[in-house]
Amino acid sequence: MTRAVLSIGSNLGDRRGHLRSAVGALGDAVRVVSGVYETPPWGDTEQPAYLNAVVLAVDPAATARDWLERARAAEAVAGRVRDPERRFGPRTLDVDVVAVWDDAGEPVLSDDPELTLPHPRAHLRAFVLRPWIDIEPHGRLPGQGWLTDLLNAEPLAGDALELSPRPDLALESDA
Ligand SMILES: Nc1ncnc2c1ncn2[C@@H]1O[C@H](COP(=O)(O)OP(=O)(O)OP(=O)(O)O)[C@@H](O)[C@H]1O
Ligand SMILES: Nc1nc2c(c(=O)[nH]1)N=C(CO)CN2
Repeated sequence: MTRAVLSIGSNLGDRRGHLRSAVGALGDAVRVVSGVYETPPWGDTEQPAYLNAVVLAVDPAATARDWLERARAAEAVAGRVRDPERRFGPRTLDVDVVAVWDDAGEPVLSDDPELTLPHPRAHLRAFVLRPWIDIEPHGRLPGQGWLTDLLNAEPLAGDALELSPRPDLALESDA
C-alpha cells in the first residue's frame, strides 16, 4: 500500500509540539505537511480548541494496518491517554488514518471497526478537509467525492468559516 492521508490533532498541553512529534514519528514516509489550523472542538464541544493538520505519506512497503500502527505509535509518543467514558474527548494527540491507496492508486476500502477506510467521519470534518484541500486541491475522498464539493456543502461550509489558519505555528518553519 503506497499512499496514506493522515489527520493529526491536539488540544491538550503543547499542542504544536504534539503535532510536530507526530510528523517526526511518521518519519521518512512523510511527503507533505499541511498548514496548521486552530479549530473549534467537533463532536464534544466542551473542550479546548484543537490544532489540526493533515499529512500525506508514502511508503511502498506499508500495508493499511501498518499505517494504523504508525498512527497509534505516534499517539503513544505524545502520551495519549484514552478516556473510555468520553468519545471525541480532549487529547494530547489524535492521529487518524483518513484514506489509503494501493500501488495501483486504487483506494483501500475496509469496514473493519479496528480500521475503517476511508475514515467514516472524515467527510463530516472541516478540520480534515480544509488542510487536505490546501495541499491537494483536486483530491477526492474515496466513496464521498471531491474534497472541495464536500467542504462547500452545508453544513460544513459554515464549519469551515470557523477554522483559523495559524501560519505562525507552521510545522515546517523550524524544521
Ligand atoms: N481509519 C481509522 N483511523 C484511526 N483509527 C481507526 C480507524 N478506523 C477505525 N479506527 C479505530 O478507532 C478506534 C478509536 O480511535 P480513537 O480513540 O482515535 O477515536 P476517536 O479519535 O475518539 O474518534 P475518531 O476516530 O472519530 O477521530 C481505534 O482503536 C482504531 O482501531
Ligand atoms: N476540531 C477538532 N475536533 C475534534 C478532533 C480534532 O482533531 N479537531 N478530534 C476529535 C477526536 O475524535 C474530536 N473532535
